[in-house]
Amino acid sequence: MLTVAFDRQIDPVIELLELQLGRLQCPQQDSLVQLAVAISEIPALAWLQAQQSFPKIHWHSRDGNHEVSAVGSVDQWWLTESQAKRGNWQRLCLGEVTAEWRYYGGHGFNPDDPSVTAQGGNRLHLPQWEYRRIGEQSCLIFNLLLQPSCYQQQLSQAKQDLQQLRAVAPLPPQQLNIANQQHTPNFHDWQQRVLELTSDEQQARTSKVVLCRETRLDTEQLANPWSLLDSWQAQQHGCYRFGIQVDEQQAFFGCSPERLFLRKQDKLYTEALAGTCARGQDQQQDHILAGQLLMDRKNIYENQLVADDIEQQLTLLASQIDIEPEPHLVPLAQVSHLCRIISARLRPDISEQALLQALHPTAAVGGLPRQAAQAYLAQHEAVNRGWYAGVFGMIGEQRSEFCVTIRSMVQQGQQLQLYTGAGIVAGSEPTTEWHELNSKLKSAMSVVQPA
Ligand SMILES: C=C(O[C@@H]1C=C(C(=O)O)C=C[C@H]1O)C(=O)O
Ligand SMILES: [Mg+2]
Repeated sequence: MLTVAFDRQIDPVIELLELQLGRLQCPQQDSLVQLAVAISEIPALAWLQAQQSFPKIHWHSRDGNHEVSAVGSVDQWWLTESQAKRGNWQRLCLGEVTAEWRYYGGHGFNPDDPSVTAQGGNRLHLPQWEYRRIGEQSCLIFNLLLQPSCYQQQLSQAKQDLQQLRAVAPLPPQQLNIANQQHTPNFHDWQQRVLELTSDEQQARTSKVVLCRETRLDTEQLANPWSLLDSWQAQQHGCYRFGIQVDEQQAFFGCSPERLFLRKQDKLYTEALAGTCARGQDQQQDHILAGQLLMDRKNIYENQLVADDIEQQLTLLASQIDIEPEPHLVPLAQVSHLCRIISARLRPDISEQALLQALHPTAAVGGLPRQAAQAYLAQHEAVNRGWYAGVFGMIGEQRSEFCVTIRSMVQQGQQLQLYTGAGIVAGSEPTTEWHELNSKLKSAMSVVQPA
């Protein structure tokens, strides 16, 4: 099979796709037609930025093996809808490459938050264009949903759409001036909430509630989300990278360390990621802080509650659950976390929707007991979380994976909203938890305002 060089030269790729389309004959039934060309690896974010239509979606798995930039949406899968109808179309693969179908996207903390629906979320998109890299193999895919009754019209539209492909262009450099910065809640209100949550009375109702803070930045320039994400990923190793842009003004993106789940057939991989300390200024201090975190009762308890919650949620769905007995350390650029790997063997016929419903929101971003913690947040939290602490990822034929959308920001024109949260449990102190928010915020701030 031929791999086509693809960078600034795209005519050969368009010609190949046109040839493939030329082979199409009117199908007898609704069909998903896939044109695909094996191409050389390209800078996925720079390619995405250069394309003309929306939504634009980016997804990069934590292990670095799956990278995707996707443009347009030929089908949308609302996450409340049943999975059964997917794949009911006839599949026609006209290229030499056959790639599994995949839908990309996610939902907000509240899976039917209308503000997230307006920002392209609460559903997954089957993209029109997809650049997909798995390991060292890259391909460009063009998806087309065809109904026999509108065949001619759809075919000529597809021919036009093929001309929309753009070559890779350099990402615009970012230099943002921040005119204004504001935290909600402020420290005073945060302190009140933490004291209330750690009181005996409230502890009897909720042993853990994850509170969040929104940091609003007004910028003097319009930020480019893909340029920001590109510099963000360069310093966050071992993180997911995700983003969705619905027009020139609105985007949501981030670099998250946290997996909601990876599913391969009946194997499920998830984790309890909770408990945090800042990275040290030098190696020695870093070593001391890490050692303290691994022994710290409050942080171990914070992590334990998440592991217990996930185990309980999985009991009905899994025939076997394995949980790492002791948390291990996950060092990131600005903070370290405690993590326990959880794996499970799923019972037959468990859908991705069932997994999303069971696992989200884990006690790493919601609280425990889940309902009581969510009710507390709905009543008392000062900001609408929107996309923050929701899920983002993909569902494919063979594999599906979602991260938890922490370490993320929303762009609304010249305003950026950065979100950070911290788990409040017995033993939490307002000042320490506020400092934890500040440490977590450094991840996003380092790209908005590089040192
Ligand atoms: C809620 C966030 O992070 C979560 C809370 C943590 C904690 O409180 O220790 C650690 C990791 C995440 O599970 C966030 O980064 O916004
Ligand atoms: Mg914490």
